[in-house]
Amino acid sequence: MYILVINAGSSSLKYQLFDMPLDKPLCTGLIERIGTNEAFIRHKILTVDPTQTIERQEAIADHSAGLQQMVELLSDAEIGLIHSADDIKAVGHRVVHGGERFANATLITPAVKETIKDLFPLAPLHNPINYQCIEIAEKTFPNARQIAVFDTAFHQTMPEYAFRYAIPESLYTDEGIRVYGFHGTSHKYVSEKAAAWLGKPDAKLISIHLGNGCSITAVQNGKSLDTSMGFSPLAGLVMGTRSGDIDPSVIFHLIAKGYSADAVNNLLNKQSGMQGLTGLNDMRDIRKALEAGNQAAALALDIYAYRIQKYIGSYAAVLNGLDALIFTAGVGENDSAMREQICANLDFLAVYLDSDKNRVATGDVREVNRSDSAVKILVIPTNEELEIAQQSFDLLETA
Ligand SMILES: Nc1ncnc2c1ncn2[C@@H]1O[C@H](COP(=O)(O)OP(=O)(O)O)[C@@H](O)[C@H]1O
Ligand SMILES: CC(=O)OP(=O)(O)O
Ligand SMILES: [Mg+2]
Repeated sequence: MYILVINAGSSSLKYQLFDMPLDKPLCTGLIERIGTNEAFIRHKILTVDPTQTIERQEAIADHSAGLQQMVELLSDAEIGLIHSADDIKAVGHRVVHGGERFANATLITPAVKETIKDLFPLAPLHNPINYQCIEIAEKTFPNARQIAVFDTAFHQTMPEYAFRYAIPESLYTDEGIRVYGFHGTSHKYVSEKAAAWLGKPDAKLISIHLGNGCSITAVQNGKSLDTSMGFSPLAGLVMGTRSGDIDPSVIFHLIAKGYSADAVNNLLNKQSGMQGLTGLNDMRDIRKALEAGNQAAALALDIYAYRIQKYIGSYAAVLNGLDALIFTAGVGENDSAMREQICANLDFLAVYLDSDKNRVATGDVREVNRSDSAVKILVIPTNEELEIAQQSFDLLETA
């Protein structure tokens, strides 16, 4: 059975076509830097030997234009993998915010779509795009089942003392104001890989997802205990364009200065984080700026790493111990210098990184700690698409 998975992040669109239940990827696609003139599409067909890759750089205005390119490549007369839209039996969608309603993969109905829409204000960089992808997929693959897998689902196991804010209870009961947490599909996938690698199902893990959005999660016994993003994906770590943690009074101060609520929202979601500190949001560009001697880039990287270290210390306390740190997603998997900087100041936990191992990229699970490190340091490529395909297939089998 062919299942297509669409993973729209804030700066990228990833997709994979799987033959299930074989877990066999037939093609993978990545579109990056959407909305810029340097947008880039890489479509890899895995069914031919050697793997055939189509790469091109062209302006891709938005996620909808990106999906259009995907559909053309998938159904191309020469290199396409499907003959008709009906070859695809299900489309699995990453949906970032599912509120408190969804702890599992869910068949998309008009009511589910309404809930996704109601949550637009809480995930403004994501849910509108996820919704748009669902509508395009419904039109393009009208006979396929559409399934949502929510970033929030994995974090539904958090204890109440971790997910509640210290504000009047009615704001939770009436308004749903609480910590939801995001990137759950990725944290689940890599923490399961880590537990298997360690041969320890009850491992105490800190999963560090560093993409354009960044979050960190404390995991024990395969369950999320706490996570850095909150009511929305704005809280926690410093991100590509998001501030992460900030004193809420800054918002009141700016509003008193004449900013509108919308302007502050836009400022904190789209013009802050690395973008606000350096004028650049892509870590590869920030690294280039650093090499060119840019002081703002150096300071921004220090702030980024320092925030992560603070959370590691805090989650080591939450877990009351630590078996492994996991680095994943675009920055976590590829930026060895950032891993080195983060691990440099964690001697008190006996976390010792091996600089040589850290520089070797394999594209697979790897251990980059020294042999005398009490804590394993694992680099684990995330695969949100495979996790979504598996959960979608399981749902269809049981539905
Ligand atoms: N080789 C690399 N070195 C440093 N950063 C990288 C590298 N490759 C990708 N990245 C960074 O990863 C980030 C995107 O990560 P990704 O997980 O794809 O994001 P998202 O899913 O949030 O769109 C970008 O900031 C990009 O610069
Ligand atoms: C939730 C979130 O921030 O996702 P992404 O990192 O893909 O933008
Ligand atoms: Mg992502």
